[in-house]
Amino acid sequence: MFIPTLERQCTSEQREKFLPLCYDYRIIGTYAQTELGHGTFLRGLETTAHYDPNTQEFILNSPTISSIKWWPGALGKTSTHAVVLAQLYTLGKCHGIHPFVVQLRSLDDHKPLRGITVGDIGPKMGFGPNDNGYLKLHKHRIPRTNMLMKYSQVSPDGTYTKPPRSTLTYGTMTFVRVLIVHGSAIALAKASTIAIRYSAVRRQSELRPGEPEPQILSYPTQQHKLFPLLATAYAFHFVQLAMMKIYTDVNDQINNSNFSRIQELHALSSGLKAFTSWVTNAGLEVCRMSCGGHGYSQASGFPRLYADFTPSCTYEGENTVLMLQSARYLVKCVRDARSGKTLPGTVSYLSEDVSAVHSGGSSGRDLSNLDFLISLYKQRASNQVHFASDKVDRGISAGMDLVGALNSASVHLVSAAKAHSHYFIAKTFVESLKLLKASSELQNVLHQLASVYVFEGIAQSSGDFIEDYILSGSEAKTIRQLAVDLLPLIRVNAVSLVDAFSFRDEVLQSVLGRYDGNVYENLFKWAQNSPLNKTDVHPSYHKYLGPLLKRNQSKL
Ligand SMILES: CCCCC/C=C\C/C=C\C/C=C\C=C\C(=O)SCCNC(=O)CCNC(=O)[C@H](O)C(C)(C)COP(=O)(O)OP(=O)(O)OC[C@H]1O[C@@H](n2cnc3c(N)ncnc32)[C@H](O)[C@@H]1OP(=O)(O)O
Ligand SMILES: Cc1cc2nc3c(=O)[nH]c(=O)nc-3n(C[C@H](O)[C@H](O)[C@H](O)COP(=O)(O)OP(=O)(O)OC[C@H]3O[C@@H](n4cnc5c(N)ncnc54)[C@H](O)[C@@H]3O)c2cc1C
Repeated sequence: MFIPTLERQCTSEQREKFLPLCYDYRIIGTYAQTELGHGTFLRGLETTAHYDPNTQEFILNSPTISSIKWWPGALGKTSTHAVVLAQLYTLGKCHGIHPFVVQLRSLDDHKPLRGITVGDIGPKMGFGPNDNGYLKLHKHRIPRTNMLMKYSQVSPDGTYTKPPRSTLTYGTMTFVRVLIVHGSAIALAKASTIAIRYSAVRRQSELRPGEPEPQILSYPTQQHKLFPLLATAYAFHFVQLAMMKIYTDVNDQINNSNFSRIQELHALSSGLKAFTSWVTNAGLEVCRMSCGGHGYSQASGFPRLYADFTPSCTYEGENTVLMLQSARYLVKCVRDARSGKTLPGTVSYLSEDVSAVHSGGSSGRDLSNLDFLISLYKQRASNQVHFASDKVDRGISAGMDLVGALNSASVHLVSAAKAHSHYFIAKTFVESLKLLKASSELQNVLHQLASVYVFEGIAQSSGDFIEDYILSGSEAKTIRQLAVDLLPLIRVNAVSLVDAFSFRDEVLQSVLGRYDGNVYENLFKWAQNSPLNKTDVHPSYHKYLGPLLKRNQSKL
């Protein structure tokens, strides 16, 4: 995050000064924004940067215990520098959060500089190798030119020039949220690879007396656990490609001072980061549990995969907060649509009349047709966004201000943002396959994955579709069965579909997910290498167990 911030927020002179040092690893930096007391509420950050025109320096300070920077990755022991986000004060006025490059440690002996107290925040649930750290600033002075001034400036006499958009400071977070969508795709692909390969190796239970124990991958329940998640990994692969394309396009526009799509990008990246990381987080646990006891062993790779992935739901914007950000924009789009404005591509459906006639009993509609089903996802999203938006309007009519009305409707707003994200993902998956140049055999297999993703997505949220009369109960039941009917077809190619991710064993880090399937021998080898097995009799015997046993034996 340190380098992308410099690349996006530096003037050309600052780029020339700082970036070569980063690229050559002559300095190592972190992104120090979160504080003990604030991570989500950026405008509440307390670190200050007061400009001193006499020396043309900024004085950075952590005025309170809650202002200590807390969590930034590699801050504790590794980083020599940080981008520090602080409240900028000049000529007696506060101008809000701005980024500053601060050197933390000497480049000679790596010791913290004067005015810098820095260290590791202590053991965490995961990310063990990462020294997430704390930083307390004691009136630490930095040159004026260390404020990143691409968008806003402080002149030598202290005059402040404001940015074209205050939220341009938030640009790195948007970029990393887009990366996290990719991270979700990768994590779910890894978990699917481990679980499906192991499920092809593991045989368990005797269905009928005398028959060989079946592969657990042959059980419909095991397939129902794993194949929708496999399909989701493929869906997230295509959606992260689409998200990155939109990010790149909008970022190019921003670089040409066209800020027209910055809100749409913020809303989409926020919703997709939250949606994909939540789904992946839950999916990792399903994959682990589908591997039985061995899934709980460190040898499976799941404990580390989960512990390192799960903070994706928190960092870079806590998921609920980001869903609310996305929903806030959707509500605004409903208003714009009602006033006749044209809406941007990813939200244009909110101005369409997607109201459908209740299908009643037997609808005669082709419930296996993906294009038709995507139109139902669209209808669900539109209904939920309009419902939440109407809640906000009713709150305002009842005398609330906008903030109060948004807060009062926030549960529905989160549901609306989730439905919007889900529609975008399902639509992108189906459309991406249409554009894919692939053999008919491959198209057929990928169509099976897209179908099970779309069917299961409706089955797992059938309440949304039935409550709004988008589907009848019997239609929802039919779609649920369509998903189950696909499972044995996907079974045929399941192992090939995870092999296609091409994770090397060294990357997968899983005995259960080994490419050669040689699990049991390697589990035993792995166990023998466990530190506890260095000696047959563990040293603790002589200190504790031995005396205890001998003392009690003497009583026999
Ligand atoms: C290839 C595989 C890679 C896998 C791994 C990938 C990544 C892993 C790497 C890193 C992870 C490790 C480190 C993690 C780092 C961090 O966590 S860094 C810190 C992250 N912190 C946050 O994200 C803070 C979240 N909070 C916020 O963003 C803001 O406080 C919040 C948006 C919630 C509220 O802003 P605020 O100004 O207080 O209130 P408003 O809601 O009124 O917003 C004002 C307007 O600003 C618009 N806006 C907000 N954010 C943005 C944005 N980013 N871009 C554009 N616009 C934004 C918002 O929509 C409002 O606009 P309107 O007034 O409605 O027009
Ligand atoms: C592994 C890891 C690495 C990190 N790396 C970095 C880093 O490199 N740099 C950095 O600056 N930070 C980093 N962070 C910090 C991270 O960005 C914050 O933890 C994150 O932004 C969440 O903020 P918070 O901790 O204040 O949570 P809070 O916002 O306090 O969340 C707590 C609860 O409050 C709820 N909540 C908060 N606001 C609202 C609201 N407006 N409406 C409804 N509910 C709300 C949330 O939904 C959540 O349930 C890292 C964190 C972790 C776990």
